[in-house]
Amino acid sequence: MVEVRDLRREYVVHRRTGRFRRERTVRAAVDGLSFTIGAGESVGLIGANGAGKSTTIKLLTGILVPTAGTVRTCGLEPVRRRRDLARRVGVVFGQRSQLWWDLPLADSFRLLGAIHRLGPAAVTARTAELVERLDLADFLTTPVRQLSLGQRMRGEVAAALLHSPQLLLLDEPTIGLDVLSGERLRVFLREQRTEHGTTLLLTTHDMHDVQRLCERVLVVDRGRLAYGGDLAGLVRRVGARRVLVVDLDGPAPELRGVPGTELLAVEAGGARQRLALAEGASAAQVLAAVTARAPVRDLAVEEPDVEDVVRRLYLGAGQGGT
Ligand SMILES: Nc1ncnc2c1ncn2[C@@H]1O[C@H](COP(=O)(O)OP(=O)(O)OP(=O)(O)O)[C@@H](O)[C@H]1O
Repeated sequence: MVEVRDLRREYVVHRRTGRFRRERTVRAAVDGLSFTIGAGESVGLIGANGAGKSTTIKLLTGILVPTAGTVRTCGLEPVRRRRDLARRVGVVFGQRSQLWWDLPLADSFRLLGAIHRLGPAAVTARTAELVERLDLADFLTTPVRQLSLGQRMRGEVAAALLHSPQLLLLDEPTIGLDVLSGERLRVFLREQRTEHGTTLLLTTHDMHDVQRLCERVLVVDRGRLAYGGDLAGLVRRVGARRVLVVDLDGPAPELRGVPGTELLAVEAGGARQRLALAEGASAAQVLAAVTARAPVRDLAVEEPDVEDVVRRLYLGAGQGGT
């Protein structure tokens, strides 16, 4: 579905170095990237800010021209076959809307149906399915600019899927969404994949996206592939730890030395403390040990954060792994 070989994309940056002087520098945002994604797979492209994820997605869709290397998306060369590719691929950019700002979603869907030459009956049937599954009925006739972020994102995803593409590319699909909206979108995307066999490739900084949606992750570091494999393997490699956030009844002594944990942070005078859980640590035993020391009001377990996982991966990479 996606084949990338030795892909490179440079940007030319001009910097003022004096009153009349400008320095021209060439920077590679994608620097020798190779990977393949099979039909029906669900893959997360992750990495720190500026690692080259969005540039990669743009190269896959033909928005950007590679400086070197090859890309095949759905068997096509994206830049030369952009129009054919548009029929097979759906794209969602979380930070940018692809909808007509002044039109309601219903009109956007009709226009997109015409662009994709779907035929009125097909547009009606597919719209009905997406409206039901993404719960769009309440705001289908509201202009897009009046929608909340969560409503708009559901609209964006519906628009990208209207023509039932084989491949859906999502750049930060859940950015800025509240917990519930993010989760609903993930459930929907999983269903799309199971029901229609849609291949998913998404960039994200959200560990929940990776955990719930991606069977494989590609970690990009400064335009290069730093890891390709499943999330469990990545977490094992970097030793990323879940974090137990404990809210106590009031300021309390530091919870140091609780077996199976490491104290990471003490906030609000000790009323909130963050403990990293060692791999294999029993949350129940840890909780019992914490409760024996101070009355617990509330607690939550946070999954490792993507940035943290990536940072630890680089630290590890410097010591001989990748
Ligand atoms: N149009 C551009 N001109 C010059 N440099 C650019 C341009 N677009 C991106 N870059 C640079 O290329 C590198 C990769 O950018 P890219 O947007 O692909 O990263 P990213 O992994 O998607 O980051 P983020 O997680 O912050 O979205 C960065 O150093 C960025 O500054």
